[in-house]
Amino acid sequence: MTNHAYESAASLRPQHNAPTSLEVLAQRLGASPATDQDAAALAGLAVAGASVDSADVAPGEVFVAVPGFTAHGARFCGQAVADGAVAVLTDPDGVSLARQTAPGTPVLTCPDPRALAGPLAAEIYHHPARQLVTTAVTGTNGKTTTTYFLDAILTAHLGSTMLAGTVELRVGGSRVESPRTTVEAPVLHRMFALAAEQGVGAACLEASSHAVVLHRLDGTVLDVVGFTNLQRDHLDFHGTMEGYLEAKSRLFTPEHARRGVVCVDDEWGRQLAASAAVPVERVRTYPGDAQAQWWVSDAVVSLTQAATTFVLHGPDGQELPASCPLPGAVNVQNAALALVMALCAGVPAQTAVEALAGAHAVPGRMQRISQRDGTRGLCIVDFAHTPDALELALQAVRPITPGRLIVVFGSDGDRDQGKRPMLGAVAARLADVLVVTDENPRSEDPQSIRDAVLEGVRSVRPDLRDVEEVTTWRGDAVRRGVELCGPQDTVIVTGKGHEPFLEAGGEFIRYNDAPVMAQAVAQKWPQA
Ligand SMILES: CC(=O)N[C@H]1[C@@H](OP(=O)(O)OP(=O)(O)OC[C@H]2O[C@@H](n3ccc(=O)[nH]c3=O)[C@H](O)[C@@H]2O)O[C@H](CO)[C@@H](O)[C@@H]1O[C@H](C)C(=O)N[C@@H](C)C(=O)N[C@H](CCC(=O)O)C(=O)O
Ligand SMILES: Nc1ncnc2c1ncn2[C@@H]1O[C@H](COP(=O)(O)OP(=O)(O)OP(=O)(O)O)[C@@H](O)[C@H]1O
Repeated sequence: MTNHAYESAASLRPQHNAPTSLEVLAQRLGASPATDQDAAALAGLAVAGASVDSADVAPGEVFVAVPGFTAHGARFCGQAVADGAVAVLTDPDGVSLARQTAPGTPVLTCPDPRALAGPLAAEIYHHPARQLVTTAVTGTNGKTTTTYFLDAILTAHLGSTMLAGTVELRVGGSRVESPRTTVEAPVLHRMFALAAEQGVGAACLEASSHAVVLHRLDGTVLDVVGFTNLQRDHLDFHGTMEGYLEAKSRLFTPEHARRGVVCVDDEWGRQLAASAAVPVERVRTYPGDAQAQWWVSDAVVSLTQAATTFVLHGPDGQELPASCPLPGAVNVQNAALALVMALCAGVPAQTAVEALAGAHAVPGRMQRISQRDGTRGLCIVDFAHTPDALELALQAVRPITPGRLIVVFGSDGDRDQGKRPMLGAVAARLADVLVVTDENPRSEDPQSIRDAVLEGVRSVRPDLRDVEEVTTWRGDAVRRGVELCGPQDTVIVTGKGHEPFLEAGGEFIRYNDAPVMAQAVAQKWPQA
């Protein structure tokens, strides 16, 4: 993993992993020694692990050097070998680089080492995923929330779980912050191995579309995969919405999954369900006439409590009254998907419903920092960072907001520029008071990002009434939002959710909205 600001997942390795002959594995997977000399050096060589990142290598492992978007991994063989790598697998272009940076290390080649990293790791760790009930959730929004709901259910059923997603990498009781939504295949397989070693029963993964395209999920067939929805995002990577859907669809093939559960609330879900190459259950959570075996009725968001209640109807006339701890129609979608995925994974309905009702809050997803209690307003941290997600998040909290709805938000740098004015327009349309700030400017000028957001705001609210811009620091904007919040108001800070860093000017600065908001709340209402 190249994002060194995050903790290393190095601790999430199995304690004992019987080494495997690399020569035998290479033959089985279609990789060859680069030269006769490499063939001789490989004879009898056993490996105990795999990594695609030189910063993440442990002694006795094979370093898979992939051609990257910015660098060739073979440039880093020297560091990998210094940290204990005993062999290198790379593409033909990487061979000479590997020779330069790690002379004397045996080198294997294959046309596409990224595609081989998953199957190779699965073999090296002895297919540990087969000992677990494995699940993965994909979709633009709701992956993290659904994964946490599913994790709560599978924990209730099987005792302990492994979870790998945007917020954290966790195996049983060990956890580290996650550098991205879906980590590289060798990291996943070694987590599976640790989970199997510890007798953990199930794995809940988030599957990003990048991960599918970049082979991070290769090397195992998951028991149940789920799809939430498809909304505008990541077009810089996928080009078009069709390309984006196609990437997600690849998860619903026998190479990756045994069966799927697809929310058919949007047209993309209906297309996916119709074209899936594995058996799928369809779930409809919004009113409509989409054909589905599972559907939701009686969804109610409580005005005072966090819980949302609904009834899930099944194909055999089942009626499951259920509740989940987060507000909004989007969370009915997430909860219903988690329930059906759990049932497909063999969890008894009653266990699933009870565990869902008691699921813990999901970090940075509609996370309530203060409840409305007569003195304090409702203060929430949320991760909505696409126009659709922002719209749904604001709609979710409107019914539980008797006063003004205040939104503190911005937009990302170095990512899909088109969404900036769209986010501004959504906020101006659906919130009463807007505080525009920075999200992760990355290498861009923060002012130009805020200007693009404000352009969208102006398209709906030309006089910029009740619109403030905070140019100093995101924390100041969060504090300003809380300052504006009366007992009947709601302030929702969107865009960064659980994220432990703010990326600006090439730096990862430790920052998280929740503690800043909690401190502002404590200062504003010290007696509450
Ligand atoms: C487009 C994309 O996903 N790129 C990922 C890809 O980058 P890359 O192939 O260009 O890697 P590179 O930097 O050129 O380096 C080439 C190789 O050398 C290795 N290397 C590099 C430097 C070093 O010191 N040592 C070393 O070994 C790298 O690990 C890599 O294997 O492989 C890298 C190594 O695994 C990733 O860090 C990088 O993710 C970047 C950071 C990223 O931002 N990815 C995002 C877009 C992403 O994956 N997002 C999805 C979706 C999130 C969502 O749904 O919102 C996710 O799953 O998180
Ligand atoms: N089913 C849903 N449909 C639309 N929006 C949702 C849904 N579930 C959650 N959201 C909104 O999207 C935000 C992100 O939710 P969540 O983290 O669960 O999704 P995600 O798919 O993991 O996102 P990411 O891949 O960007 O991490 C939430 O904070 C909420 O505002």
